[in-house]
Amino acid sequence: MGQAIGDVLLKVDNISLSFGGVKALTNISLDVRAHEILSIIGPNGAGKSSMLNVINGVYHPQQGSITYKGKTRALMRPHEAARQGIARTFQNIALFKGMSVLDNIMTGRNLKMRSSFLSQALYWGSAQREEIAHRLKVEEIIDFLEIQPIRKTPVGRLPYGLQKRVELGRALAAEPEMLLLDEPMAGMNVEEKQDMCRFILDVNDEFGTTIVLIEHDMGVVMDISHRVVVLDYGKKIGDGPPDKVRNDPAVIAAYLGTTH
Ligand SMILES: Nc1ncnc2c1ncn2[C@@H]1O[C@H](COP(=O)(O)OP(=O)(O)OP(=O)(O)O)[C@@H](O)[C@H]1O
Repeated sequence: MGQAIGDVLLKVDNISLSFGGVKALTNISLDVRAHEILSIIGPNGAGKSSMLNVINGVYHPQQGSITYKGKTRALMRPHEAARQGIARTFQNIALFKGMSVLDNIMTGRNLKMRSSFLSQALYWGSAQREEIAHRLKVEEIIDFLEIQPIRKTPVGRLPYGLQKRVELGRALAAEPEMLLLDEPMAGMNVEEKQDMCRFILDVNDEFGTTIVLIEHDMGVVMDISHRVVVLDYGKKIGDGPPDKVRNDPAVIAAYLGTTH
């Protein structure tokens, strides 16, 4: 696999999160290293999505802290996470269905666009140059994801697997340092899963992007991850390379007790 694993990029320290009486996460600590592909697995309701939501500032834990690139914080808002280079896709596709593939991916450039309406009016030339640069970046992503033939198609008309690929494209448009993927393969057929795996590996390899993903397909997880963290009932019960986690009795027991 591509770029060498680097230093710790994200440090999660003793995070606890509850909703009323429900403890979604209890004392979770984990590290994510630069250029790593880390999978978070666990039975339904284990706290996987909550963990991603804490990392990108959607949920605010009652306890613990997050250190990203050396900066520790107890509280962060999603737009701050995005500004710091964390992009995310969702379990349910969150695209503008009536808009074209190209325009949807362009929305991922929002944070990178500096010129306001006023500066566009005053400095038309520079705003236009900026727009061209953004379009070039988006075209690069479209080439990378091999979706040139559908660039003008409204997203709502595409099969599910391609919509997921467009969603990945929009996240990539932000040129993130860290990418959070919430079940990127859910609902896909075998061929679509293979394609998505290849793109995830290529993103990691070619752009060096650090990837944290939640996935239920164990074959996929064991294939593409450098490391796997296992949650069960909001607690961390495993953390290590795929081979180690696969043979861990506590992990096996957690999975045998569920439908996964
Ligand atoms: N916004 C919320 N309000 C109340 N409870 C919540 C909320 N989000 C998550 N929970 C609860 O926290 C626990 C962990 O949920 P979470 O969605 O993080 O699990 P998960 O591992 O992602 O599950 P799945 O695999 O089913 O997506 C569950 O008991 C869930 O009901």
